[in-house]
Amino acid sequence: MKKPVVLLGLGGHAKVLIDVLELGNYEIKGYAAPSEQKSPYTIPYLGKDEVLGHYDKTEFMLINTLGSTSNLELRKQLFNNFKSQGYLFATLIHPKAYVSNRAIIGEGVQLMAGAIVQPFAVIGDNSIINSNAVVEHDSLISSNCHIAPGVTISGGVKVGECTHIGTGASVIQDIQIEDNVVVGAGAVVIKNVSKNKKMIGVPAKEVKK
Ligand SMILES: CC(=O)SCCNC(=O)CCNC(=O)[C@H](O)C(C)(C)COP(=O)(O)OP(=O)(O)OC[C@H]1O[C@@H](n2cnc3c(N)ncnc32)[C@H](O)[C@@H]1OP(=O)(O)O
Repeated sequence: MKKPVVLLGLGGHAKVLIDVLELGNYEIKGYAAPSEQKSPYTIPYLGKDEVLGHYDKTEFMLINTLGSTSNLELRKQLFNNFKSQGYLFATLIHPKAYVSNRAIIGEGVQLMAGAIVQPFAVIGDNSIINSNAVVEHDSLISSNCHIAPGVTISGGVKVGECTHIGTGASVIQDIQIEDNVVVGAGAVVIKNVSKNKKMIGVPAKEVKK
């Protein structure tokens, strides 16, 4: 039996996650957020994050619904904060994602429709592999990353923590991208990237943050 889930937030990324949850027949108990959200759903608002302390944490799993367009710090903080209190995050895989049996998928990872994760790839905790993104063989996506829709990560690539690879970007084989990097939408990364850089264009070049 799957445990029911509680959503942390109810923004745009939550909408896509709710589809995955419904396809997986999860019961959604409600959502926690700083305030009640206007939404097209009838999912109950439970209260601010602290309200979860009133429930037995072994009886449900959490879903981190914070997406990102570049900065992953909040998503990471939310995950680490609840993990340090002993909560479990559900790992969600859309039924139309493909994941090799030889890939390793961490806790709280979200693989959206059309995502492909090939053999010996590793996806770290709390990372998103968004719609139609490809992570090729032997690649590492570290924790708290967002691989946005339509991205191609070629074989043997290493991506550091808290890195955002923007919509439709490509990374050629065997590249190393360090922590806290932002790769702009549509960029093509052909050289290693050191930490905290923002890269745009074809081929990708650094722009100051
Ligand atoms: C389901 C979902 O929706 S998931 C969300 C997915 N979204 C993404 O992945 C978005 C990724 N983000 C981007 O591509 C952003 O444009 C960033 C992070 C690269 C830059 O954002 P900002 O720092 O706010 O830069 P800003 O918009 O001010 O642009 C600065 C300059 O860079 C240019 N620029 C910005 N993004 C890009 C890009 N992807 N490629 C080429 N040039 C770009 C701008 O045209 C501007 O040029 P100018 O100074 O000559 O006018």
